[in-house]
Amino acid sequence: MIKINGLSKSYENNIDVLKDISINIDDGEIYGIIGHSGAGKSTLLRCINGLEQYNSGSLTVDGQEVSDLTGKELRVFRKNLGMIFQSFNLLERKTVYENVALPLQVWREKGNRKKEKEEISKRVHELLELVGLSDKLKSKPKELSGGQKQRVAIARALALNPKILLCDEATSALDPKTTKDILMLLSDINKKLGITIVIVTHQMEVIKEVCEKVALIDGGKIMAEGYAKDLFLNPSVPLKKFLGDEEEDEILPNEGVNIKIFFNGGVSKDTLITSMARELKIDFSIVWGKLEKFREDVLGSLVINLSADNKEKVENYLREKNITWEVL
Ligand SMILES: Nc1ncnc2c1ncn2[C@@H]1O[C@H](COP(=O)(O)OP(=O)(O)OP(=O)(O)O)[C@@H](O)[C@H]1O
Repeated sequence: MIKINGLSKSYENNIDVLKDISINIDDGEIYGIIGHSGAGKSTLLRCINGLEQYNSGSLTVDGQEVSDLTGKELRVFRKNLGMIFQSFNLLERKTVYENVALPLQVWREKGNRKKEKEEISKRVHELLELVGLSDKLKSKPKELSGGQKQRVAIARALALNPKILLCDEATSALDPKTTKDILMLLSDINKKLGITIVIVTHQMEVIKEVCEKVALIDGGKIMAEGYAKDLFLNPSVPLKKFLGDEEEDEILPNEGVNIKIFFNGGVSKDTLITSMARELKIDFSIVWGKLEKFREDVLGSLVINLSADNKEKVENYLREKNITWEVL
């Protein structure tokens, strides 16, 4: 488990890049950290893997305070953290096989060289099969597409069986289809190997696609945090700002009553709206709405405007159907 509590960090210029960050990332979770460029996401990721020191607060990984680790301890700790990047960071002069084998060679246990070679070969073949690149063993990175390069980087990051995989804008250089494929691969790896995955991104599609939990970071602070589904269903003001959504209250009619109905995927909006109108025999208009596909569900909310006399009827109806609503 990654536990971050009251963490702050500044670089030499003394400007706080991370301010009082507190989040917990559970084992086996896919956790997204989203924010605009310069928000502090990469810095936070580098604090997690011990590449950056923090000024105050605590950051523990499986109970170990990362800033206390030095020398060999820190190297062993990092072995348990795989990392992938936007720019793939492959060695251009080495083949796919050699790139994936590299961490295994660095960490090999000295002994019988022939056996060692066989073990490395077996592991590299396994890893390349996992990422779907068994046929590219001998290719050089320049002969691969962006998505294939990222697959190689993923195989290399998994070589030493890490418990955690850190992804820094890993899909930002890829087209939407390849992004989706890479995210599916990460999701698969998370399920098959039980690895905790932390994804830093500025792309909301990434969060929507695979993250169970998400933290929105802006100006070095956590502005929203929680289950991705809940945040999409009822986004807070900072998240709306990030998404570029308008504030619905600014465009709502002043007459009558405005009721916001939340759709959490359990009920179809069409069925609810039409059956409510039919069963209650009332008129209302839909004055605002935002519904989005979120994995298998459609999530979001609609605001209806109705006359004050019908408010109670509608509230009773929604209560009966177990629907969440809010009078604006
Ligand atoms: N080594 C450094 N020395 C001084 N300032 C730094 C250093 N690295 C990052 N910063 C500053 O810290 C802030 C956060 O940078 P960081 O790279 O963590 O943001 P980010 O959210 O990952 O953005 P991006 O997606 O553009 O990389 C920025 O203002 C950046 O200029």
